[in-house]
Amino acid sequence: MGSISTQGLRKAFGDVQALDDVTIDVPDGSFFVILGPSGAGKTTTLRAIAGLERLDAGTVRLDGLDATKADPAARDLAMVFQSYALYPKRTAFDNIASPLRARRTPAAEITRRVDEVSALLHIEKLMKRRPAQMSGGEMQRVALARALVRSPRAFLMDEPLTNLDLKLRVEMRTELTRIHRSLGGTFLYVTNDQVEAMSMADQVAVLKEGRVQQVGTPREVYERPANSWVAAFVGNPRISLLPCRAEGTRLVGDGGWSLPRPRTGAAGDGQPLLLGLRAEDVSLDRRDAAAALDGELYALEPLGDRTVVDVRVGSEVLKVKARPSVTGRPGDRLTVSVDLDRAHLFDAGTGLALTR
Ligand SMILES: Nc1ncnc2c1ncn2[C@@H]1O[C@H](COP(=O)(O)OP(=O)(O)OP(=O)(O)O)[C@@H](O)[C@H]1O
Repeated sequence: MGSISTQGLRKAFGDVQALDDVTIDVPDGSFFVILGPSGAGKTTTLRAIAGLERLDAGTVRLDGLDATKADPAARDLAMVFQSYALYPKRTAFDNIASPLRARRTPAAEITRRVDEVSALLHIEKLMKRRPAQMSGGEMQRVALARALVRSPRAFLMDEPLTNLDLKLRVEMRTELTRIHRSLGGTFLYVTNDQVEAMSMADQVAVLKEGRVQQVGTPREVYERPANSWVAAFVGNPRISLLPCRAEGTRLVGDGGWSLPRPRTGAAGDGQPLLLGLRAEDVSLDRRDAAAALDGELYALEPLGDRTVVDVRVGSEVLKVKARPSVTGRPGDRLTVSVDLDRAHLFDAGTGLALTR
């Protein structure tokens, strides 16, 4: 068993409110990701769950039992940090074996477990090497193996892939998902990288300034963001947010453009809104003239498999996903057709999504 839940966690450092009512439910066996920018309170949440941070308020429950005041060791959680924290003088084998030795596990059992976990992480060949004889990626794998060698209640991982180069990071994302499937434990994983969150998580909690903005599957968070901040934080290229207001059956942009009003929730006439359009929900192939915006080419960003075209519409820039072969010069007139069924509307004041 390995469920974790927090209720109303609060923690201030001087006048910085690091955690401001953090409530999350991590189901047993899930891969749960806390996603947020630097300073959002991700590490503090993890440390609070591990018992390394004294809270101002709130409760931590492990498998349903109140563990708020429990000793860190009694919580039976394994942590993996961004820095590998390996013993420099010990071999990979001894590093990985250390949590088992600390628990007086019999030698034969240690060998069996270390062999098993090193096979899982494909690091069998490193067993006799010390950290100074390994690359960063290898050290990170050894650090992961050291956490995974035990069968704790849950694994807490604090941006473990941050120090790896891009290629290794991409590889390790797939590896971690595979390891999670084959081990079947609870993974609570912290990152500021939305691609990591989207590609690995069963569920994501999006955190900003110590507050949970939204919890959901990666798909829910991407397709139905709770507010304009989440919409902008998740997704690459970034969603375009165009200031506008509702006027009768139409949306009228601050820059003078106008579109039919999407079938979204109640917005009063004149209410300041943000129209959120993802790059894949707008197109340069004119399909529906009723929902089209006129603009001019501002910049092209070729990305190999596609090109992102920045189109200036009034005073805003709209990002449009286009074919890789698209060409043009700044200033060229363009018409962007909009898939209104996929458009997002937010209250410009509160940022909250107007639900469909
Ligand atoms: N020991 C501390 N003393 C003072 N302020 C702290 C301490 N630990 C964290 N903070 C502050 O609390 C806030 C949340 O920090 P935290 O490390 O939890 O953020 P984070 O989301 O993990 O960020 P990062 O992605 O940069 O690691 C930040 O403003 C940080 O400066």
